[in-house]
Amino acid sequence: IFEIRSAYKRIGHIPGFITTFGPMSIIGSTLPHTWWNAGLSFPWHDRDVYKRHQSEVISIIPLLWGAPVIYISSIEVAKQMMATNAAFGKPPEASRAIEILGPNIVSADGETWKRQRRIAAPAFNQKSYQLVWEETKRSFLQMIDHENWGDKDVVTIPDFNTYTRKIALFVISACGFGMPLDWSEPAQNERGEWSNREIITQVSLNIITKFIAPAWAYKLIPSKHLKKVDHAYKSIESLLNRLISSRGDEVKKRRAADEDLDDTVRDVFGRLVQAQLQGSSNPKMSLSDTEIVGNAFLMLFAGHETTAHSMAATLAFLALDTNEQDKLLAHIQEVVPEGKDLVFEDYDKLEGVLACLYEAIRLFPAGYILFRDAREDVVFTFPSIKSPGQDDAYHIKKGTSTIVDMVGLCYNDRLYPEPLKYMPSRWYGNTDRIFAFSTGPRTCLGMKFATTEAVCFLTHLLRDWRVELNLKDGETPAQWKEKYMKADFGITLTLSKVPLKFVKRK
Ligand code: HEM
Repeated sequence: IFEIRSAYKRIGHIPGFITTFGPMSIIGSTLPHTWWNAGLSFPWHDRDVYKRHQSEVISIIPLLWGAPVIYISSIEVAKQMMATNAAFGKPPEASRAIEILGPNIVSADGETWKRQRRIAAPAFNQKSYQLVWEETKRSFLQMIDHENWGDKDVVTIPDFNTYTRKIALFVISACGFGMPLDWSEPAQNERGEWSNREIITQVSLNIITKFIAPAWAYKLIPSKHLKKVDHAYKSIESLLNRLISSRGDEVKKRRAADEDLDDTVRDVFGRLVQAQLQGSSNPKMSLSDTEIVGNAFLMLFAGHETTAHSMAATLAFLALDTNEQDKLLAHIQEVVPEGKDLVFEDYDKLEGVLACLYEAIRLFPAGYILFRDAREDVVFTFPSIKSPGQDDAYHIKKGTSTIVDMVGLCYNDRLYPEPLKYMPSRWYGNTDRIFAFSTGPRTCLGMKFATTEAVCFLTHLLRDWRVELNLKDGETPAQWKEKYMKADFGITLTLSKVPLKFVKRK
């Protein structure tokens, strides 16, 4: 009781609840959400948690393990935290899961972050988005060709995530790393060696195991799964090192030929390698060996998992809501009438496709928690639930752990009326106001990369194919929705399986 009282005092008596393990602690986050353990997914399962405590900012006090933490679903507070010069920083322990292969732009803070962002940001520009568009189109056509969709009127897929993952991986591999992949390449060759695609797929599927399992477990526990994970991570390290050395040779050659590298090296990976080679000659623009591997891994992971699941979620919602799909088709046909080729310049006109994507990302926000620690005493001011029309103000002490809860925020009915409803129209004329990619100076660097890829893929697919639910015998759409539209909480928030059917349009 003493512990709880002092925790409440430290946290400024912010309303909230007590649980056994902190939602972010290893035990609390691994165990499922139950009445005695909040778990990572409590905002998903307990949608009324903020209303019940009459506050868009709540506290969680763990009884047995973990530190007290403040969860935030208020857009005003989230913006205050993410603003320039905000008094909040990233806690190093929170980013460990994505630092498996080394420190990177997402995990870094302060001057280290500024340096890394300065190096990587110029790689995200109109030219690279055009490349993303072209690569997405190439991958889409490869999918249609190699999976023989052209010969079929109906294509049934048990889990469309496997397809969107492949598309997203192809795009990041070609546009981020200058390493185009081939759809028909098998996962393993005749000698049993994994293809690059298989290595990256296994790495991203097993990131949680890699984070949780200690190094000794791989040597002492005779588990096939651990062996596979170990092999995947050793292979990715060696793949990245090989890539670094081959791109390094290329950059050196260009330097020797006196080429202006700032202008010619435009892909993310090329820029990272160039910064590594710069070494100490320009400390403001250089990266260490571990930073380059860490960032390369981060780009592969962030640039592929998030976008893949968002595209699959959009298709799932459109399969569930045939009216929305019909409206979207009419919009696509208006922008790109039959016979007209779809080109990058159409992106800005395809607002309706972007709105469908944004609404799916709102309902399944891939980046679902933003960790920040208060670096000084601050005051949070936000509209009160208890006294409508007035503000609540909480004093937050330096050192307090806070989390912007993207699920809480994206399902906040003050911002999004009827929050459970898939309603793309809320984004019409409003597409610059999405928060699911964060905001402020640390906003997602790959946002336009992701939206260009998704708009290109979804438009090409939906123009020619009608998406429907892949129902089992006797299964109703409501049962399908109940079974599959559930979130998995890992490093990112995803849908575990998306069984879909595609019917060729006449
Ligand atoms: C639907 C797709 C995506 C979503 C929803 C998403 C979401 C987010 C969010 C919420 C953050 C902020 C994390 C934080 O502050 O803790 C973030 C940061 C970041 N994202 Fe994305 N992302 C997506 C796609 C991508 C892609 C395709 C790339 C790269 C090709 C990328 C690269 C990054 C990077 C480098 C950061 C760190 C920015 C910084 O701290 O300066 N993301 N993303």
